[in-house]
Amino acid sequence: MTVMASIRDLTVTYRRDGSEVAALKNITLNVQAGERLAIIGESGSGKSTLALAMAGVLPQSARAEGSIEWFSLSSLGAKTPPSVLPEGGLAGRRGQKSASVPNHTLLGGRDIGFVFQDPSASLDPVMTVGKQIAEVVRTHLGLGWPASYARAETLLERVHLPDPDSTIHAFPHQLSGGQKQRVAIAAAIAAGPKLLIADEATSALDTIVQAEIVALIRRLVAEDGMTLLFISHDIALAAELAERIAVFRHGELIEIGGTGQIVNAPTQAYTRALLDAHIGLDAEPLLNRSG
Ligand SMILES: Nc1ncnc2c1ncn2[C@@H]1O[C@H](COP(=O)(O)OP(=O)(O)OP(=O)(O)O)[C@@H](O)[C@H]1O
Ligand code: NI
Repeated sequence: MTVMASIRDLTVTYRRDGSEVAALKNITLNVQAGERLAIIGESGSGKSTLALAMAGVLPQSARAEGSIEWFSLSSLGAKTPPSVLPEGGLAGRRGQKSASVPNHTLLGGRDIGFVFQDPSASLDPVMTVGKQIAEVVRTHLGLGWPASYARAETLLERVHLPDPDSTIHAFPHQLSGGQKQRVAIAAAIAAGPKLLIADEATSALDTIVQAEIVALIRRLVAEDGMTLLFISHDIALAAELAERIAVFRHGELIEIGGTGQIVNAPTQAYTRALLDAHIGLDAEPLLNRSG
């Protein structure tokens, strides 16, 4: 297995109103190229902070220590960090001001695609869905508008939106929540990222749509050979999609392992409690999983 990103002793502290919040504490973790890795934990455990740190877009109020080293993110196979990442990893810019938070906008970059919980927040309400996707293609792949629109239409087909040739001219408000999330996913993968980060991408959707979006993400990740970082507070959902699960609590990585091991033989009482919270609800798919 090839390591895509090596996170070493990553500590992130936010400053707010004179006080400090330690959002991540000494996280050491390898992300393997091509794997589906879930990051789970309850609200405030630091999951989104990890995603922002990996994308190099922590807010200015954040101070990061440690390092994130990238190996196979760039499609060129070069070791140079891609544009969205801080030069030399986080350690290289300690104390420097970081880029502004994406404010739940799409980063949709070539190297890391992002999907957030709320597609309405990540989509521009006054721009057609076709243009939003085409813009990502144009900006990151350097294609002209006609070629970018053609690729946008193909992407709308790939995410199974109905009538791509008319949907391409639709505005976000004309689509359902699930359809908007499909558009957001199309934009996120439009420039062919090696890594797709889905941060609570299905949390705002009802159970049936949630299952459809999980299936969609699984298919796209397989088709494009992407690495997936699936962030969720829902261990059952994570178990359905991921090959490995990392459990975060209060900013610490308390347990990481294969999905089968985490689900069937967790070493931490906290993980067991997360699993027990699902027993009696939809325990079947969770416990039938082998790995
Ligand atoms: N911009 C910020 N300024 C100050 N504190 C922050 C900021 N962003 C996050 N935090 C704090 O850092 C901690 C980790 O937050 P983070 O959003 O990473 O957790 P999370 O696991 O993604 O939570 P959720 O499931 O609610 O999205 C929390 O205590 C949170 O309040
Ligand atoms: Ni979050």
